[in-house]
Amino acid sequence: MFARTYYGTHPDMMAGASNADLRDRYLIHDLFREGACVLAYTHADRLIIGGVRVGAGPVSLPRQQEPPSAAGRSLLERREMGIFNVGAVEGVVTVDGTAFALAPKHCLYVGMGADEVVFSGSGARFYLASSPAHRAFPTRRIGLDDAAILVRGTAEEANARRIHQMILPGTCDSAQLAMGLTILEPGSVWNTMPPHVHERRSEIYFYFDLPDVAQDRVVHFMGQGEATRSVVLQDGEAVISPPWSIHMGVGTRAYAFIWTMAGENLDYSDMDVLDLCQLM
Ligand SMILES: O=C[C@H](O)[C@@H](O)CC(=O)C(=O)O
Repeated sequence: MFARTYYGTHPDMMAGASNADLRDRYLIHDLFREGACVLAYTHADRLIIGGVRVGAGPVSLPRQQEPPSAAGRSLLERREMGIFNVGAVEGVVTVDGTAFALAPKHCLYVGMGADEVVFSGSGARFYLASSPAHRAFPTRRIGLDDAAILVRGTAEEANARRIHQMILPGTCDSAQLAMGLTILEPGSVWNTMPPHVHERRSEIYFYFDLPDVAQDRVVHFMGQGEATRSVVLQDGEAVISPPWSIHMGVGTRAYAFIWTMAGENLDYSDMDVLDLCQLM
């Protein structure tokens, strides 16, 4: 059912970890296979991350397979999900018979208890993130225009960007899932500068919209502030940030990324910002 399971890690495990170890533990790749819904399971606040590339026909969200008591039931029986159109063409997500057309970069929140989720639209690409939920909130579409927007950074610092808060209190209610989309201005390349940690939530960054998918890269920084490490990502890849890890990146050119958080609270401002002089 899951292409990969990612286990939790201790900060001490960063010491001596090779780049291959870091990629194995934190990098989520190969999410987009034509006609398939690829899912990865992480023990980071039990987030499920997925990708869908629609081919000739519609693609369904898989149903639970384990344990036997849950087999055949909806994956969202006790979960909620955010779905973003991360492709270039409009796509459609149908939830229990209701079709939601999603333009590129628009999002759908799917509440706990939804039974059938079907993706359609030839060539459409969707990014999915799901966390456990304790309560059903209404399924709804959130356009980029519906988001609360934080304008951050400057061109001089090469980090001018717009943070679109899409699944967060005030824009869309959820049980614990928080998601948004940050778009860098042309010429700006640094995100989440200065970086922060939030002990009470895990976070996953998914990078996309790199201008040249063959050549452009994002160098993503992780680890504790005093012992930073880096992972190089391509377009369409995601990286897990444990609650003890910073998460910031620099691209070879401007790009966009989707941030997903889950954990103890939905307070976006619950973060400890590091001074750049603390980074080592
Ligand atoms: O916890 C918040 C997340 O890391 C992002 O919203 C930060 C971000 O998009 C940015 O500053 O560029």
